[in-house]
Amino acid sequence: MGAIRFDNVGKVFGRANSGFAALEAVDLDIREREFVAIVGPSGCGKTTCLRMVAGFESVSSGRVLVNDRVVKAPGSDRAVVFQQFALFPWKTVRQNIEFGLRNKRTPRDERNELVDDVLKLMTLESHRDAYPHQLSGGMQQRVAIARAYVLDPDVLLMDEPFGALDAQTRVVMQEELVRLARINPRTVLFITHAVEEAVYLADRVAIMSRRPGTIKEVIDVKTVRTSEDWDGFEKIEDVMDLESFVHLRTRIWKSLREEKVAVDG
Ligand SMILES: Nc1ncnc2c1ncn2[C@@H]1O[C@H](COP(=O)(O)OP(=O)(O)OP(=O)(O)O)[C@@H](O)[C@H]1O
Repeated sequence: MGAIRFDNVGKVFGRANSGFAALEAVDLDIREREFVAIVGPSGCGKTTCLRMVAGFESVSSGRVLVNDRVVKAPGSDRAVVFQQFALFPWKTVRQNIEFGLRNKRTPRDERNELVDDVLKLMTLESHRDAYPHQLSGGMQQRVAIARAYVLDPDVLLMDEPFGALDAQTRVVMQEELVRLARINPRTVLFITHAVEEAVYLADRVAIMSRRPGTIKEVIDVKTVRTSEDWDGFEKIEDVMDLESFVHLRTRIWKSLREEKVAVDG
């Protein structure tokens, strides 16, 4: 479960005929349990795409489907992790993680078991009773990811989830996400500005063009990763100098650079 499809999607903000075209003819198919990262110049519409899948934003034309159903509103089959951690400050780590399960009316025993499992998976057990303000940024984002994971959504939507973290914490979280993706693969739509992060995490990287945004190119990372044998739990520093990694990174860079040149030049 969890396939996402953008079918000729357009978005105009403001009035239909005098508004501002943010997206045009966006086509993208994300398979079940596939991890797709979207990169693109600032303002090209990455977040808008993600918000459409989440059901927070309507489409102006075309369709967005999840599991072959047109998205009309938010739903428990999709969970979102934002750059800002958005935890409840008055709730402990455990209560924050438990919140969505309570909303879903999951019975207490099952809820406890699920929360215990995810606390362990995300190595948060020793912080279970802490409040968000007592945690570092990285730890808070780990709680936000745990909170999404515990709901076992078909689709995980991540909008620059590591954008607010310092460089070292960011690397730890990237490795953590690779570990989760290998142990318990989900369908993930991940937005980032960081090309290296996209190549390290994603099965495919979709490159968007500048405004009005469209999918310009999709790069298959997984085939390269599997054939070059870096599809396990490798640390980012162990892969980022490999020729195959550098090649993919450079290819994406060049494609993004063309977009920038198109804007500036
Ligand atoms: N609610 C809105 N009303 C009007 N314009 C909007 C609205 N939301 C987004 N936009 C505009 O649509 C364009 C795409 O925005 P979006 O946030 O999706 O881009 P992005 O690629 O995620 O940008 P960034 O990389 O800078 O976060 C931008 O020009 C933005 O200003």
